[in-house]
Amino acid sequence: MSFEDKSPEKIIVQVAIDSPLNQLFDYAWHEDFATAPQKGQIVQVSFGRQECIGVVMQVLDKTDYDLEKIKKVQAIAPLQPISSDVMAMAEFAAIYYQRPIGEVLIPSIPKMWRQKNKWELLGKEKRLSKTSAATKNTKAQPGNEISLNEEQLFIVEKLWNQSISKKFSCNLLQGITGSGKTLTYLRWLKKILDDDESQVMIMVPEINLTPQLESSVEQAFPGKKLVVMHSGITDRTRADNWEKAHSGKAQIILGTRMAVATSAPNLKAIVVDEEHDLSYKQQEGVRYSARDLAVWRGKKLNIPVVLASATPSLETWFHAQEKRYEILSLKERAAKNAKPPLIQILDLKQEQKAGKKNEHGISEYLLNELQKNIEQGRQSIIYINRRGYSPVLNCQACGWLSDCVKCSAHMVLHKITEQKKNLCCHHCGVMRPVQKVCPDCGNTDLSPLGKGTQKIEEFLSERFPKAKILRIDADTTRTKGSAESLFSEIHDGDADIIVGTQMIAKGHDYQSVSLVGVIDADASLFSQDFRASERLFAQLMQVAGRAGRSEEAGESKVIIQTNYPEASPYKYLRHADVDGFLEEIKNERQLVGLPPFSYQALVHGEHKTLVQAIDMLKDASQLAKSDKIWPANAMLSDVIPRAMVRIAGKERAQMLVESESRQDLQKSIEILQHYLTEAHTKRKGVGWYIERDPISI
Ligand SMILES: Nc1ncnc2c1ncn2[C@@H]1O[C@H](COP(=O)(O)OP(=O)(O)OP(=O)(O)O)[C@@H](O)[C@H]1O
Ligand SMILES: [Zn+2]
Repeated sequence: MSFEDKSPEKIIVQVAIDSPLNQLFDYAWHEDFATAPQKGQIVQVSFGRQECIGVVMQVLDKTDYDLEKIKKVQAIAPLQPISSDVMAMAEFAAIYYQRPIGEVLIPSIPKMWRQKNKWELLGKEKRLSKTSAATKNTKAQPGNEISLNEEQLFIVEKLWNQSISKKFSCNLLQGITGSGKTLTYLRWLKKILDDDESQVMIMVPEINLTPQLESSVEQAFPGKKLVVMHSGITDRTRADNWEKAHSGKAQIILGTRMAVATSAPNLKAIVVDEEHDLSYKQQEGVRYSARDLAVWRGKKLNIPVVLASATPSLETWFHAQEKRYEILSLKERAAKNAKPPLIQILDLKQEQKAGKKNEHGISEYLLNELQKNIEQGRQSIIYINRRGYSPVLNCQACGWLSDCVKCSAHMVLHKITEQKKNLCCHHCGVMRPVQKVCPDCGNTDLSPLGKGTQKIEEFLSERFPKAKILRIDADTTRTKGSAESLFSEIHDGDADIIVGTQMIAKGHDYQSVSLVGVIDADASLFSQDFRASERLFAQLMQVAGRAGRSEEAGESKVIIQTNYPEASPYKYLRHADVDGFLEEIKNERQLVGLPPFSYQALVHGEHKTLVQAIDMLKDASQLAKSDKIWPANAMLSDVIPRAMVRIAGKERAQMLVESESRQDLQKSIEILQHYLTEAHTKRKGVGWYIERDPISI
């Protein structure tokens, strides 16, 4: 059908709109438009009493609705249609994650492109302010030409051959910490970008925490245009950056999970760095895994995809073992004379028996090692994955605990100034000043139980008064630029001891850290979640990997304190044996049929009262299971309260759907979706959603 020989009023477009209704909406193409409609075009339409933007999904020449009454498309955005691979990916994700296509597609378009009154403004070139970090013309730093080692060269060659063959392949780039994975993939991408038309995408977990990476990416591609896509940039910058990727003007797209849906017409490679990182999973709205979608997109485009990690997720590692992914390994530290640390598992029970002291949970041995390291002018890390001063406040007289009224959690004690302390709930964000007396018994002797980063920082400052101590956690990095400046202090050598949460572990290339102490990791050994030990192992391997990364760091040591030295994550950590650990948990999961040997989805329900939430899921569950087409292969668990029942005043229930067959799981969640919608009409106040491939149960 060509635009010229058809009366324009008869052209109907089906448009996706960001609405909970799971359908497309018909509109007539306006006779005044100079061009014919195309799939992927962003348009303005009126919807109910509002005007909003939508994306053209289909062009038809008829509609089931009354042609006279059908509304016309009001305007077309001054943009090319969204690239066809992104359109296909959105359609796939809508089915896979069971969400309306509009809810998947529209939020992936930057906010300002979703506002018609901004289109004209966006078309104009913006005067660049120094800090706007929009498109950058990257420039090389003199003297930063490092020669790759043999392992790295071999991998670049292999990846380049994949690029030439123009076929899809998924690679697991599994290199020990500090083995130079980044430089390896950057060199491969550089070869691809010799062709000026080509575009590449690099995804990282949290860009604000890795300003270092942004600059090394910039320096790696002199003269190329780089755009960043993450939540820390302004709406305007995001809209401009997206447009530059979408129009092909930018060659490098560097971003967090949201980058995966960036339209890019000439995409030739995708890298997902630290692929095991949980932040690739979106935890609200469409609960997608950006890593999984990246692989899907690579397959659709017939291009190579690289998933890089020192501690791959079991899923990815298993695909590689089964030869569905190619394994590319780096076994040596890359920097000259850099040696991996000696890892010691320190048995606290033995220490106690031997009469060794322990202050605020830090063993005498670790304190002595800290002392020595400071004397040698080297940096140390103390890792404790809990922020705040103390996880809970307690009344010694009656046992009262500082619980949040809206959540099933304790309120955490935070030190605001020397005199002032607050209680804060890390789940709902409620904050209040600490009370002077126990609300239950009036006792004035309230004391903090346990320790967080603030308390450890306080103790270490007293213990090592001359040492410069930095704390890095969500509290000290909240304001813009603060993470960046804290990390530069470390890199400039302005810190002796760094106290921090998992934030300090992520991919940082510290040059002179030679001691890492882990002081309170045991708690997650007892989690109900079957992925807890995998997560703990990865976290500790990653934080251990920050030591001994250069010649400057010298001989380095990691000390992990525990009461359970025989627990399996510690057993394998001792020898930094990633494959051994993954092999063991693979066998465990195979035995009981957990992922990756089965596929899962969680159905969540939430309401002011738990009973309502449970009943609604039960209703849907019964109807679904008794449906003739329910797959025999799909198991639906009982409805149970979530491990953390209350958050922000809502009580939460869940049921798990599981199947060995991906198709059967898909079928069962489609059936559930149907009956949940039905059950919801009876219990309107209950919120519910289906989460595919949940990362915590
Ligand atoms: N061929 C090389 N020669 C010398 N130094 C190198 C080489 N390749 C990489 N390096 C350096 O080694 C250090 C570690 O590299 P990089 O940060 O890429 O490691 P990584 O594998 O990503 O580690 P991690 O998984 O711990 O984040 C960097 O300082 C990098 O500049
Ligand atoms: Zn709360």
